[in-house]
This record gives sequence, structure tokens and C-alpha cells, in this order.
Amino acid sequence: LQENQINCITGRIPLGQRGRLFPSFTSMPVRRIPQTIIVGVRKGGTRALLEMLNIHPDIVVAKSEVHFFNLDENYQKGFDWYCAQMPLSQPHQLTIEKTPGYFASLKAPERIHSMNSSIKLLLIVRDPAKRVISDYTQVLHNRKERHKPYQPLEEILIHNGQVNTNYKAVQRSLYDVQLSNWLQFFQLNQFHIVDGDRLIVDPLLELRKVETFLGLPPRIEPSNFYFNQTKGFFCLHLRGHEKCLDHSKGRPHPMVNSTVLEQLCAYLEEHNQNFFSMVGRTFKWC
Ligand SMILES: Nc1ncnc2c1ncn2[C@@H]1O[C@H](COP(=O)(O)OS(=O)(=O)O)[C@@H](OP(=O)(O)O)[C@H]1O
Repeated sequence: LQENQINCITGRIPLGQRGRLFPSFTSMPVRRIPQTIIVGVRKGGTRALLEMLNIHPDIVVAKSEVHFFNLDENYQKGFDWYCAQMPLSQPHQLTIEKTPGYFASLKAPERIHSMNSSIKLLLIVRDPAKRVISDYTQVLHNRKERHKPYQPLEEILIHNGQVNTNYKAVQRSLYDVQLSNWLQFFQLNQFHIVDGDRLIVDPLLELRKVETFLGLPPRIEPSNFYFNQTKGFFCLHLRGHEKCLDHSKGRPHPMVNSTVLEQLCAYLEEHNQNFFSMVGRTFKWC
């Protein structure tokens, strides 16, 4: 990628050239390629993380999922298109987009690397068994809405007494398999891993760590959060407004047969341990 071929400031343009190439650099807001991307995991809490980071005055976020690096039809539109999806930002602000589909995409790591090999990546993970149930719950909801038939999770999850490893929701919970694809292009220290289960119960603690990773001053405060009893989750005080995530986040999960759940956890165990040793950290999962 030639930086001067794209109609957007990447944040890597040599200082001396900024004023010449982009006269507006010091004054007017412009669109910039993200310096940080939330790459996944799907149903890990990516929307909550993005909305919470949006509280920070030095961060601007792309409101919609961009799906640039994982979908060929978008990637072919080029970096001008990608850039046009970004919000306006001031020079001191970081631009962040989130597309949970990137983490499981085989093409996304190389494509992101070719855009910016020193990019900072945020990965929010959640108990992978809970993630399977959350993934299922979303698909179930969509099928019910469209009056389409659906199967109980237990039937999809177990085939001939074994965990159905062809089930996409199971594959997306193999964090070690996906991370190894990313580590072919990026150093582990380019990633910050957010604990999605902790983000639900103690958002500020997780956000402080993200602020540090991004090199930003701590500007997200306890007063930015309040617990909403009806929703059962933290919601935000954001620029004078109260904001909870929409109804698609925090849906009640169906009860899952405990033996099936144990079987799923047993299957995931080796992958979880693998992931822990890859990232040098453990999580309380299953
Ligand atoms: N504050 C707050 N409010 C609502 N929901 C919250 C919050 N923090 C984290 N979460 C969890 O985010 C889960 C959805 O994850 P994602 O946003 O990554 O889903 S998606 O992949 O974009 O569809 C969603 O999963 P489900 O509970 O299964 O709906 C939530 O558990």
C-alpha cells in the first residue's frame, strides 16, 4: 500500500509531509485509517467494548461493522472505500473499527498486516462454551423472526455422541486455532486481550488496561457507567445521554442440557489450554 495512493491519513505519513499532502492536518477533522482494530471474537462483547472506548475523548469509532478485510466484495472496493467508512477525527484522536468476523477470517491477518504492520489489535474473548451458546442464541433468534425451522442446540452440537466439530459456532470458539493464523503476521505484543466475561461485571477495570495499551491517558471514569437492573448489564452515561446496548446484546440464553455442556467443555479444554500458553495468561472458563 502506497500511503499517498489513498485518500486518507494513515497516521504513518512522515511529519514533514503532512502539511503539504494534507493541508487540513492540523486544523480540520479528516477521516483516518484505524490505528487500532477490534478483530473479535464474535459474541465476545465487541460492541460493548467499542461503545465504552467511544467515551474516551481521544478515541473516535466507526459506528457500523466494516467487514473490509474479511469480505472479498468489500476488500475489492479498495482503501478509499475503507477510509470513507471511518469517522472524522482530530490529529490527536485514535480511530477504531470493530468487525468480529476478522478473527476467524483466513485472509484478514495478511490484509491488515499489509495495510499497517505495526497496528495495535484488540481481541476480546469470552468463555468459549458461553460464546457457542450466545452464537446459537443469535441464529435461533433470527430464524424464529423469519419463521424458519430451528433445532435445539443439543441436536446441532452432538453428532453420534461426539461434539460436532463442523458446527461453525464450535469452530469460532477455537481461539488457539485462529490466533495461530494471526501470529504468522503479528507479534503477540501487538495484541491486547480483553476479558469479555470481566467486561460484563467490571467494565472500568478492563477499559483501564485498554487505555494503557493504547498509550492514552485514563479518561473513562466510574461515573460513565451505571448498572441497569432491567437490562441486567452496565449501560453508559455518554455525553449527557444514557445508553444501553440494543436488544440483540444480552439476550437470555436457552437452558442447555448439562451433560452436553460438559461434553462441549471437555472438547474445548485442550484448545483453551493451548490458547492460555500462546498468550501467557489463563482465564476461568467452563
Ligand atoms: N454492557 C453490556 N451490555 C450488553 N451486552 C454486553 C455488555 N457487555 C458485554 N456484553 C456482551 O456482549 C455480547 C455480544 O457480543 P458482541 O457485541 O461481540 O456480538 S457480535 O459478535 O457483534 O454480534 C452479549 O452476548 P449475549 O449475552 O449472548 O447477548 C453480552 O453478553
